[in-house]
Amino acid sequence: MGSAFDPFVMVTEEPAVVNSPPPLSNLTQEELKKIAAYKAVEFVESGMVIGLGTGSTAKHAVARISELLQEGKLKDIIGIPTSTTTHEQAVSLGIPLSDLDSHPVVDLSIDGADEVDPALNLVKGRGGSLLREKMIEGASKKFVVIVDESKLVKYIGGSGLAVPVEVVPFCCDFTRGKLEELFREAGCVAKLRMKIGSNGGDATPAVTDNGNYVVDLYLERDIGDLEAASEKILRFPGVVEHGMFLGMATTLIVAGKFGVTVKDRFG
Ligand SMILES: O=C[C@H](O)[C@H](O)[C@H](O)COP(=O)(O)O
Repeated sequence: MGSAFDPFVMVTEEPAVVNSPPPLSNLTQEELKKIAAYKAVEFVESGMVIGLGTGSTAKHAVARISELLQEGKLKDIIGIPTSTTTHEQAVSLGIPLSDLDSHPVVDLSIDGADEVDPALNLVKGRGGSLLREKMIEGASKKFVVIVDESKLVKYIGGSGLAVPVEVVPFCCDFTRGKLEELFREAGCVAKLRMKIGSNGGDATPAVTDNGNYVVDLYLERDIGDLEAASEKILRFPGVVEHGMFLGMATTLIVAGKFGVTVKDRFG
């Protein structure tokens, strides 16, 4: 990390002098993720129940919440982790934890995303977590999404990377085929996500926190009506949940070379 890095830096407009380099242009993607995460934690208040997201961006928010608790700047926070990985991180940092059974209403969730479209629809789950995230973020009064600018897309699937779907292991190739067929017009290729075997062993299906598998949909073209696509995916009995988070994000924080922007879906 460069010495000039300040995670609190806030620049919301392009520089006045056109020939100057953008203010955050020297920062790495990791530093941009941290800036977005720190900005999101400014929404956290003492006494809140907080959904703790998963991934390389959300981990910075979890660490920052812990720091503020230790400094006494936040008090009485209860974290609801969205994955076993985040659970482990939060436990190691001493953040008090609970779950949706005990705290069915979450004040605020903070999480990263793999893609964000202009309407603040998301793709999530490329890191293997999506079901617990969707349950917890869906139960949240406010859901702040934190990304670096590389995650912005014109349409869902537009990065050319996976739109994940969590499926039950039983006859997963049948379900994979059905999903591929569903989006054939969009040039869909559906692949069962595999995990490289340790010590050179054979690859095996990647298993989620919930004991399920993941089918990744690769789309050549825009699938159009996302709500209709969501309904069709969920209609297959072998599908547990998909990684399109539609209409759920209330706030988007993007860190990019020109600074940090905060976009509110309702404002
Ligand atoms: O499965 C992973 C989660 O949905 C993550 O929130 C998402 O993949 C974004 O992760 P990252 O911040 O590491 O890009």
